Amino acid sequence: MNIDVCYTPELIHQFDVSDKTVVVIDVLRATSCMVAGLGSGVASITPVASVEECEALGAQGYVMAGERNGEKLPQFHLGNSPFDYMEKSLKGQKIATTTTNGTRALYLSKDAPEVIIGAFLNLKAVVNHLSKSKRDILLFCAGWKGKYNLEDSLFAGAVLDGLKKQAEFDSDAATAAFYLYQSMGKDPYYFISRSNHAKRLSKFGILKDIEYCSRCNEFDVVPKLKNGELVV
Ligand SMILES: O=C(O)[C@H](CS(=O)(=O)O)OP(=O)(O)O
Ligand SMILES: [Mg+2]
Repeated sequence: MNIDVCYTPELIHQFDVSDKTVVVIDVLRATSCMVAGLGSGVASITPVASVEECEALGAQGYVMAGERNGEKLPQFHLGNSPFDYMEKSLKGQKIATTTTNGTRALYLSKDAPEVIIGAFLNLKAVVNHLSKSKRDILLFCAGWKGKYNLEDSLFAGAVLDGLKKQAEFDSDAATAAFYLYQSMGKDPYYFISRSNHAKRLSKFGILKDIEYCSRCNEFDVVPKLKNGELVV
C-alpha cells in the first residue's frame, strides 16, 4: 500500500481521497478528545462545522462539545479537553462537537471510503488497523487555521514509522514526517510542549491536556466515521 501525508486542509484538494483510507489527525486536541471519549464508553461523536448545528443536535439530546479560540462556549456542556470526554456520566451518551481544525478536516474527508481517527493516545491501534489495509492511505493533518503544525506532523511520522516495513512512501511530505519523528527520539511530549499550540493556549491552563495528548497507546480503539458519526 502507498501512504502519503496532507499537512493542512488547504492542501486536501491536491489529493484524491475517493479510494483511500483517510486518517484524520488533530493531536491538540480534537482527535485526542474523540479517542479518549470513545475509548471511555461514549456511544458516538458527531462532528459538525458550526455552533448552530451543534446546538440543533443539543436540542435533540446530544451533549454539546467543542471550542472557539480554544475555549469552551458558555452554552456547551464540554470544551475540547480529553478530560472532559472521560467523565463517567458520558458513558452511553451521544456527543456533538465543533472545533476550529479537527471537525473541519473530518468534513473535508467525507468522500473517502474509510475515515478513521488518529492521535498518540491510539497510535498502536491505528498502526495495527492500517497494517491490514488493502487501500492506499492518506494521513490528513488538521493543522492550525490552514497552516502546518508540529503535533499532527509528528503523529503522521509515528504512523509512517510503524508501517515502514510494509508501506511505500515516496512523497517528500511523507519522508519529511518520517524523519521528523525519527529525529525527536520518540518522546512526543518534548516536541509537542514546544509547539505553537502549547504556547498559544497556555493561558487557558491546558498544560495537563498537552501532557495527556502526548501519551502513547492509552486506548485500544480506532474510531471510524459511519453515517456522519464517529463510533468504535
Ligand atoms: O481546542 C483546540 O485545541 C484547538 C483550538 S485552536 O484552533 O488551536 O485555537 O482546536 P482543534 O480543532 O482541536 O485544533
Ligand atoms: Mg489542533
